Amino acid sequence: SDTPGTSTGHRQRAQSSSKKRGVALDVNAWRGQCRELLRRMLESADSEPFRQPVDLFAYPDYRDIIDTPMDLGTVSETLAVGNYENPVEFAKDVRLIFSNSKAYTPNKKSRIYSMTLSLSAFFETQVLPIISDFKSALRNQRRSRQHLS
Ligand SMILES: COc1ccc(NC(=O)N2CCN(C(=O)c3ccco3)CC2)cc1
Repeated sequence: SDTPGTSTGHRQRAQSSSKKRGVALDVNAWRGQCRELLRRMLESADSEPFRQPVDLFAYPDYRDIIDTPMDLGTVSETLAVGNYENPVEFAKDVRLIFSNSKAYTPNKKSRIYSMTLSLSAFFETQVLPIISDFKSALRNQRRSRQHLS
């Protein structure tokens, strides 16, 4: 077995820049990536009923069924003022839009509900790499800070 205390691997690794696997692991990159993802969702026709808070005059029973309304405009504003700490919090609010629509829809064939299905499928494919890149950037940052301590 190795002589204890002789490992130098961590020192060599710590010297390496934050570039691993050829991509820069920037713990702040997620914010711009999520803003771009929102922009692409907002330009899709499928997002039309979800760009603003639900019209309670058109749907007077909405709050009887939905406790926490959410919409893409509110998510966009929250992101812009810096009130999401990470992309997981951002994804949680976007997913709430879709789960609200699923809870409110009278049936699975409703036009508006079917729009959330395609929007949600697009969202999940796009947000997954944003979240995994953020998590590896965070691990990398903690690893390099740990060396400094
Ligand atoms: C400013 O003008 C607006 C703003 C928002 C809206 N949206 C709106 O009322 N919705 C209807 C209910 N809803 C559903 O998810 C749903 C599932 C099945 C049927 O509806 C959410 C979207 C409309 C006009």
